Amino acid sequence: MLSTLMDKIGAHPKASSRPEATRASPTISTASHITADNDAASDPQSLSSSSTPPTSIGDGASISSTILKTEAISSAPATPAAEPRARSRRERTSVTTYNVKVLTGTAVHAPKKYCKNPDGTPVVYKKKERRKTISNDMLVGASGPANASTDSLDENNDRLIQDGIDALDLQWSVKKLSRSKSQIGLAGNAKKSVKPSPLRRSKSLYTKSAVQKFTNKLGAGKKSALSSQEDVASGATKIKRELRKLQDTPEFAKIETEPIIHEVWSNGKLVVEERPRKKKKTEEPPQVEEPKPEQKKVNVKKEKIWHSKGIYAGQSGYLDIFKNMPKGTAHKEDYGAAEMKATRRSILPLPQGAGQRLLHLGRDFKLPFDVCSPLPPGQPKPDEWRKTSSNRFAGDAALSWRKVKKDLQDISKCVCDVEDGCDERCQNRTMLYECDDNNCNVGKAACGNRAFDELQERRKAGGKYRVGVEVLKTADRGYGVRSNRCFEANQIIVEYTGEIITEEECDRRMNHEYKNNECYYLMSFDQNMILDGTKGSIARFVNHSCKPNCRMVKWVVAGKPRMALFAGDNPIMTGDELTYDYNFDPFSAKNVQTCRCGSDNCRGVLGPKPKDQKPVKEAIKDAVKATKKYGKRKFKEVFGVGDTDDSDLAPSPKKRKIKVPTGLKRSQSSASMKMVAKDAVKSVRKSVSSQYLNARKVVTVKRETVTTTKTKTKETVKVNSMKTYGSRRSKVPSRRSSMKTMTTPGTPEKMSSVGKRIIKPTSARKEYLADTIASIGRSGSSDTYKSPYGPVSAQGTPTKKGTIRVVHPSSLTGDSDEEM
Ligand SMILES: C[S@@+](CC[C@H](N)C(=O)[O-])C[C@H]1O[C@@H](n2cnc3c(N)ncnc32)[C@H](O)[C@@H]1O
Repeated sequence: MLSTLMDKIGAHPKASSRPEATRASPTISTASHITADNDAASDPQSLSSSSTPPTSIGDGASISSTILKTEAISSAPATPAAEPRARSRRERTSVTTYNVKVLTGTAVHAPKKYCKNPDGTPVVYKKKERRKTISNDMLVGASGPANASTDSLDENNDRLIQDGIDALDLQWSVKKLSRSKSQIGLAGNAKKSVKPSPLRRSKSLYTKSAVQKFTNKLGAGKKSALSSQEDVASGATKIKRELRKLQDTPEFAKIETEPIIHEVWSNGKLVVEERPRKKKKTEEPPQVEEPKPEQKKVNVKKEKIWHSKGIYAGQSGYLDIFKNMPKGTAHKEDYGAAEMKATRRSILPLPQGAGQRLLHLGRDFKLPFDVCSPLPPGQPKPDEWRKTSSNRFAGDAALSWRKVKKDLQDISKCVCDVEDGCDERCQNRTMLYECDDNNCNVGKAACGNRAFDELQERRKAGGKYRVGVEVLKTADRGYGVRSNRCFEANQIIVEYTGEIITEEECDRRMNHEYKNNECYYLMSFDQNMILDGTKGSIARFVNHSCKPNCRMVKWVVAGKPRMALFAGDNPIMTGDELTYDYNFDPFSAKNVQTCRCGSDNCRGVLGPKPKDQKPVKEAIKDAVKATKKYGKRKFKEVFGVGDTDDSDLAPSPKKRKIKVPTGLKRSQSSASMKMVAKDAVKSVRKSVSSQYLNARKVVTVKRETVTTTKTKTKETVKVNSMKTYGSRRSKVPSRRSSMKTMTTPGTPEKMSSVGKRIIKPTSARKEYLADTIASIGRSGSSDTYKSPYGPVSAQGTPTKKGTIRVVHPSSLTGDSDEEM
């Protein structure tokens, strides 16, 4: 029988080999299972020969259904099967995709041309007739009349239904099952099957029990969802799927999210409890949100990174010349498109761009640093001092001052040519007399010997650059003076003005007013007078240097001595500190002040080096020797000092050939050796005695200061030196002679007294000066030299160095503002 069936099935070999046909076979086999179950089960051969090997839960049914199908076909070959509403879908588990047509039973298992009737004739379909497939229901229905008893039929039905349900996988309807046409269709008449039958009733019962089973199976854990049998039967699958999605929702779990409001009745009234208000957001502690890093725009066009160094540097081809430009200096609108284009094309834009930018922007003009440069504002300033622009007599100095006769001044007149003017060869210049309208031969326009006049005009015009000097604070020497402009060599810079005081007055001030001072502004002046710059000009702040760039020179201007600071042999540059050699006379090596000028040839002290100072005996010897050697007259002639007799100072033609002694050359800058010969012996002798006194005093003072602190000792030592000096000086019977020795040789006093002005510029004088200048030029020394006509500088400019003196205090009183 199986072979027959197989033969019949094999009538459609292609169809059987197709999966559709394979899947269709179980539907056919459902009915055949009733008849062929045993056979099939007992005949494994038949199983093996089956077109679809049993692979799933319905394998048994499949086998039997195959048999049944063939039987059914054989029994009712021409009967088209009733509409297969419920089809077995056992294979669904193994099928990855769904075929709707197959599931709905509308699938054509094979092309029409292969569909043939059992007799081999091709199936002719009517117009709207669909190809029918055989369903389980049909077979189940058909199994009724074909088989024996009703009970067995029910059992079979029940089992089949159970199997069918298992296989149908939720897409199964009980209602439809109850109205299944297949049950009726199996009887051979579809219309008849509509009528209720005992079979139907029993079937529904069985169905119900089966459904109950199924419901229990499905509804495990979801009982609430599947409340009624009907619902389960109609939409079990849908509910299941939807519920799956809703499983996580509170509605599904029947969780009330709304707050429960308790109804409270009070006095027959419903008191509605207010819902708890939500806390205001402001009450919540402010959550500090971490600033999210700003995400860069992704759509920003990525720029190429260009080389910034090397030969390919700057080849981006674009230079933003307006970058970093100050606002308002340039506008892109001002800049032509062509230029912009050009900048874009530039390959190495830095030089071009930089030049372009510079041209476009311009630049402020700046003076060269060495032209004029004042100190920045806010500099430390010295304590206010009384400034005087001209010398004044103080005390009884005016009484002692000997005035130069006017007629004598007028007689002295330079012999310069108008063409050459008053140059270095001017007689007045060599004698440190300033030309004026009375003594100049060429007039103001051509005269070059009017330094003080020039200085006065500068000061009159005003302006800090015309004055050209300003006070600066030095690191270790107190205040100083610097230039804020340039000065030519030998140009007058600033006048040293102050009070002209007598020696007695100077002593008094030192003992009282200045006894605690560390800095002294006392300059040996003229006619044995002292120029006290404590009340004076800014020149008082000019410091000492062993390698100075200036000179302090005393000139006679309109018959009056005046001191001024002149530039040295080299020009002064802006910002240079102005210094000159003090020729400091400490009167004792023990009382010298340490020099901090910092020059390479610094002597270490403000005065001459102690080792350079000859012992007192030697100094006396030298002085006596010199006196003996040259004789009194010769000595006077050489130094131009001596008696006031004019004839004494009359230059002898021979004198010009006299060479200056080497010792004097060297010692010119030394205050101790500036003593005038005649007085020198006296003063040296007195110095000797005073030094001995001084030494004793120093010892005494030192003993006194031993117990003081270190710092105090330092101070004391410094002050001591002054005190000692003062004490020493106070014991000197007469300082007048000593003071005289400090007076610069060839001072106007002497010069005027010797009637130097009367001396006519002879050719011999000029020759002498020329020779002296030449010799100085050869020696290359910038030291000043003594000539019969006064000191001569390396340039031939006569110079008379003022001497800073340290004088001991003495009790003198009296002040006078009488102008000199
Ligand atoms: C005429 S005053 C010069 C101005 C002084 N620096 C001031 O601050 O007023 C002279 C004094 O300045 C000091 N001084 C000047 N030049 C110096 C130097 N090269 N080394 C050390 N002290 C100096 C000394 O104390 C000296 O007594």
